[in-house]
Amino acid sequence: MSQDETTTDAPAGRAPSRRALLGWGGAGLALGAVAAGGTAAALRTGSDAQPAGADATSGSAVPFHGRHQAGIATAVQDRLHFASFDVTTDDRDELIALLKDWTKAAARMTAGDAVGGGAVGGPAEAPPDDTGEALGLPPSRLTLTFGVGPTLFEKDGKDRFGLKKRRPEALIDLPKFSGDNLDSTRSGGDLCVQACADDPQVAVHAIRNLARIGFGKIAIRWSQLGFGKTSSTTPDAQTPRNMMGFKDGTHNIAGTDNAALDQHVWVGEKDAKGDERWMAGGSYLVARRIRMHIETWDRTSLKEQEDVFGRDKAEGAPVGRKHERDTPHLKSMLPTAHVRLAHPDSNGGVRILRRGYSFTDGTDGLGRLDAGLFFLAYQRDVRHGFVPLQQKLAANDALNEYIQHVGSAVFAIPPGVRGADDWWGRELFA
Ligand SMILES: C=CC1=C(C)c2cc3[nH]c(cc4nc(cc5[nH]c(cc1n2)c(C)c5CCC(=O)O)C(CCC(=O)O)=C4C)c(C)c3C=C
Ligand SMILES: [Fe+2]
Repeated sequence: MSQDETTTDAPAGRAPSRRALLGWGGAGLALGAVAAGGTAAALRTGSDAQPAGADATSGSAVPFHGRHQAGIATAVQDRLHFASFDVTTDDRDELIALLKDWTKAAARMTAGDAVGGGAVGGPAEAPPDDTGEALGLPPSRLTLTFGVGPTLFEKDGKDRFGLKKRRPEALIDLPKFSGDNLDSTRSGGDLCVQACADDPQVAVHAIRNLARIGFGKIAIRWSQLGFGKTSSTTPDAQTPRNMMGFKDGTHNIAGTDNAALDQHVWVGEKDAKGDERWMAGGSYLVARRIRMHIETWDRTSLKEQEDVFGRDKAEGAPVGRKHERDTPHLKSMLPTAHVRLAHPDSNGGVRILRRGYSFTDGTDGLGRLDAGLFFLAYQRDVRHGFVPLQQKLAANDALNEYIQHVGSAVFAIPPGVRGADDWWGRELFA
């Protein structure tokens, strides 16, 4: 498939787009989103223009272009398909062409349109540009968030794409933490795409089509499906529960809290100097596949479960308090309680934006669920965010008896795509 075939808009009379197939039904959904209170968000154009607090109707589209990539501060969608890719080509120009093609396809899919010339209506002799399983589905708040891993800059001592000097200092190789049992086939990666949507079919379709566009240049290294978001960037909405039955995401950074986002999540102009300038407005992502020993947890008393977190199971209130959002009194919790250890007051003010999902990937052959938390955390600098937090949790957390980290990756997340001529990673390759 040539670049033109994969990226150009459908010519008149060719394939109908997903939006066109939705017809007036789709228009009705969009209007519904506006009428339901999303007016301001719908009229703005940046990806950070639909903050987490904005009304987020599940069928609507999240703007793709903006200063920051969507899918970070954006209100958390219900489903995830996360993919990590190995770059298989050695050719820098081929990689750049792929990123341009990806960006065009991502802009279309997040708007609810089919890739390239669409899934139907094209020449009968050629495979269609789009695989088709999202035809007729609304945009479903699809966001596609793109990142680059440490091995894109240097692998086995080789500066593969002339990017070595551009590697940000904050993009470290994560240290080994106590208790880690990492599977290399579920870890690392040169590139990543986080697809979040309210419909799993829309998220899966997006990753599948990006992988297809990249055939011969990239290969999926590992991927993770997620359901049941385990964090919230919308404090006004009901906090979701994780697979352990506890409310998860109560004290997270809200997508509307610009001061906290600037302080803890976005890479600032001052952070990104010289060869790192391309990261201004971006962020750093740590992904950890954390398996839960669900069967052991399910045999643990309610008292012990609550002690492990330092919050009660029903309301999510901190120990000794009544309501979920009451200020915790950390000293009332056990010294090993997860919340006491992870709270900013125990860590010199460190905060991260959590955006993880539950997973259940069948059973492990020993009759145990392969289930847990696919932990995703965004931060301004991994060295001052995830690393010190995880060092402390790995050493002291009572939760460790019930979990094990089995996959790990870290990615630099470039700033947002500014407009139709911009593309994922443009400033990195400039
Ligand atoms: C290194 C960072 C963290 C890892 C890894 C982690 C794993 C993990 N967490 C839960 C469940 C909960 N976590 C909660 C709070 C919480 N967790 C972290 C960090 C990590 N968690 C932070 C920074 C916080 C916020 C602490 C605070 O400021 O109060 C909670 C309580 C509710 C909430 O605020 O979200 C739960 C529940 C699991 C199950 C897990 C690994 C599987
Ligand atoms: Fe946690």
